[in-house]
Amino acid sequence: MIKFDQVHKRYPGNLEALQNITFEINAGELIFVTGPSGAGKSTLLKLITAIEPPTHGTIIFENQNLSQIKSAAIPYIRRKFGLVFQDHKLLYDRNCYENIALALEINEVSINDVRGRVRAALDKVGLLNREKSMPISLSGGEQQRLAIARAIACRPSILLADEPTGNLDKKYADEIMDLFYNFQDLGVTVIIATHEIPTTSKKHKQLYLQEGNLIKITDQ
Ligand SMILES: Nc1ncnc2c1ncn2[C@@H]1O[C@H](COP(=O)(O)OP(=O)(O)OP(=O)(O)O)[C@@H](O)[C@H]1O
Repeated sequence: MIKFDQVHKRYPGNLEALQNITFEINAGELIFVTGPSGAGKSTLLKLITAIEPPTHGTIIFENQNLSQIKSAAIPYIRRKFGLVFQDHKLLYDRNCYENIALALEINEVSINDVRGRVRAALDKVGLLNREKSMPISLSGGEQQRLAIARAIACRPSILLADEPTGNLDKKYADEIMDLFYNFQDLGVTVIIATHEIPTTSKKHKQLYLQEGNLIKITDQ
């Protein structure tokens, strides 16, 4: 589904954030991208989602070569990805319902389908009773659940999260991880960048990065 072949990423200023990265991810897998600060975890997610282009190497996503893709095609590729960030990136002047509805409208979901899809997504993350609430009135864990609902409402084939539990205490962090596991059980490919892998009995693959190098890939 995703294949990196000898991928390098150099940012302006000559910093090589990723060097010679080669790996494959299959549909439906649970992947943890780990490594210390500055290892290149976020950069890897940005390359997968075509937010950043690689400097060298080949990235294949669903048989398309992202390294050569025309910029007009990028929005269509991005729709396949659901993105969740540590700081949620919610719209704080819109309520929970509107946060998700707007994402669906941007993704050109038919207006007739928006209401049902927003409510289904809120239901899946346990926030159906908060649809009129403003995000600021939610706890940190609830805000992250809203961010996940927004990502999943767009029905991505891949859900990517960058340090999704970084600001949360353990109880909320465990709830968030359980949500990701639930979506993986439904067939969504889940890729999570994190300093620390949560304890889990779920089968997963780990990509361990250090100073821009892929040091090891383990299956557990
Ligand atoms: N837009 C950018 N321009 C220049 N350098 C960047 C940019 N983004 C990241 N870097 C650099 O690339 C390297 C890898 O950064 P990246 O954010 O991918 O690491 P990370 O493993 O996600 O780190 P953290 O765990 O601290 O978030 C770092 O040295 C960082 O300073």
